[in-house]
Amino acid sequence: MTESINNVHKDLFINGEWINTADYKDLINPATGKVIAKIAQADETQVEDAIQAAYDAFQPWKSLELKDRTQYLHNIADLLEEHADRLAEIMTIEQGKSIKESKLEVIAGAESFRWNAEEARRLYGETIPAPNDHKYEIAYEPVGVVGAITPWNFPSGMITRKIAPALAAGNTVVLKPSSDTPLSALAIFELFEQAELPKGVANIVMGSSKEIGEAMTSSKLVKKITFTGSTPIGKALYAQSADTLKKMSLELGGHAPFIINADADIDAAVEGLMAAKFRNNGQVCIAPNRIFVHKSIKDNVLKQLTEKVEALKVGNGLNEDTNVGPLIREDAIDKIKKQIINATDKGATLVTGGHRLTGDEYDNGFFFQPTILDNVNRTMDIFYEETFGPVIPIITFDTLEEVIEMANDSEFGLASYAYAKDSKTIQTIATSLEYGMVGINEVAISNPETPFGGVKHSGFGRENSHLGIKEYVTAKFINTKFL
Ligand SMILES: NC(=O)C1=CN([C@@H]2O[C@H](COP(=O)(O)OP(=O)(O)OC[C@H]3O[C@@H](n4cnc5c(N)ncnc54)[C@H](OP(=O)(O)O)[C@@H]3O)[C@@H](O)[C@H]2O)C=CC1
Ligand SMILES: O=C(O)CCCC(=O)O
Repeated sequence: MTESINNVHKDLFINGEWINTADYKDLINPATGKVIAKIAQADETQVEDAIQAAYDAFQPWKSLELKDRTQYLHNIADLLEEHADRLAEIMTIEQGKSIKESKLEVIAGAESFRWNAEEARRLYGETIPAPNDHKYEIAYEPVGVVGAITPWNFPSGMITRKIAPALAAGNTVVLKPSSDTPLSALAIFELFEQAELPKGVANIVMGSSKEIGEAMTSSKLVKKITFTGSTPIGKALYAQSADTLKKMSLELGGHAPFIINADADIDAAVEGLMAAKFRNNGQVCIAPNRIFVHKSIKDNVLKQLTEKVEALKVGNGLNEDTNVGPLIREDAIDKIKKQIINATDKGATLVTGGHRLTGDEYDNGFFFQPTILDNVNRTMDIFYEETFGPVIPIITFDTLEEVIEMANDSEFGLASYAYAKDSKTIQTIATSLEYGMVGINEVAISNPETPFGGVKHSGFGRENSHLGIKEYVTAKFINTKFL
């Protein structure tokens, strides 16, 4: 075990104190299958304590002068950058992604703290035309205690993009990180402590996700739930929150179409596809999952793609030359194998990959070959089910109408991508795709400045951007009559 893992706290952080628990749960390194730490599991009272601490901290935090509140966020950003190497190593060991990607994620988190600190100073209210003896105003106010539940695929990024706008807008937070990747979250909380964030402003609890989710959704003190994860759990949390009528943001599953039109710049399209598909080994909600290629260019695209996919180096993310790390768990391998078998049974062609990687080099980790499937169609599960792994399914098309109809044939509506040159074609694609985000000749669609989120069963609410911080405030109308 490395020093970075040994040294990070494994306990709950409630009201500014590290709190131990009666129960500790094993944490596995997906690159080796070995236990790397034992993580505290909160009991019911401890979860209630965390909510109460956030509630008690809310009024003082909200009332801080803005420049003082946002200074904490700037200080946290500085600390994230200063400790980026350590945080990246922790992330790679518990999650598996390459160390380069981990470092970029930590740096992006620092950027998120900075951007939201700045944006909080621009949460301007509004004045509405009113009769002479009245003033109509809108004031944006923080919602209160925020319950945040985050996934394992971006163990740091999903936390920073929720906590930064929540705190910037004057809210306090209780975080429940994924039980697969709590150490990255705990390492961030150590930096909160180092930044002397006032007690109770940010609290973290690990433990039974069902129990913590129920405690958060049923609590009268928690005013908002922000969740990133699978669609079924997002729906369950939505239903559970009905009784207390919480404000919610749900960033759920995706099944992004990636259209390569006949007039596309093929080199750029293949490069974009490789970057977006193999980021975090395909375990990304905005990963391209259905690749629609015009039949006139299919052979050319497939040739270039196969060469690049076969050149990917799969291995432990800590090795500098690794492009693709392990999958998160054994069941992730099972899900991908099932999709591949279902597709090939129904006529898809396995172009490359398709198997688990085993042997000494792979050290009992959850490694899988980068895979291309050709001749995929709508009879196959992979056409409709989120993949979350390194599989590229190729579907050919003939006309623009046909590909738009197929691309929209999904319950999901998060990210979509298209490569084309003709401006009318681009306009038609951009306006017809039923997705929250459309990348045209570009796959970088996630920035602090731009809105991130979906439609349909991919959820609602936006993260990042001026819209993201608005998810953490309520609009209060003030009608003043001058007597
Ligand atoms: N949109 C996205 O970015 C993501 C999509 N997914 C999709 O979901 C699939 C399954 O991944 P998985 O990790 O199981 O995703 P989950 O939705 O199960 O987990 C996401 C978060 O929700 C928590 N959670 C799980 N069950 C509950 C519950 N009943 N109440 C409250 N919180 C809960 C998890 O906690 P704990 O880990 O402790 O169980 C974790 O913190 C993936 O294969 C992928 O298709 C997954 C992750 C992210
Ligand atoms: O997979 C997700 O849950 C979010 C993707 C994050 C990003 O692209 O910034």
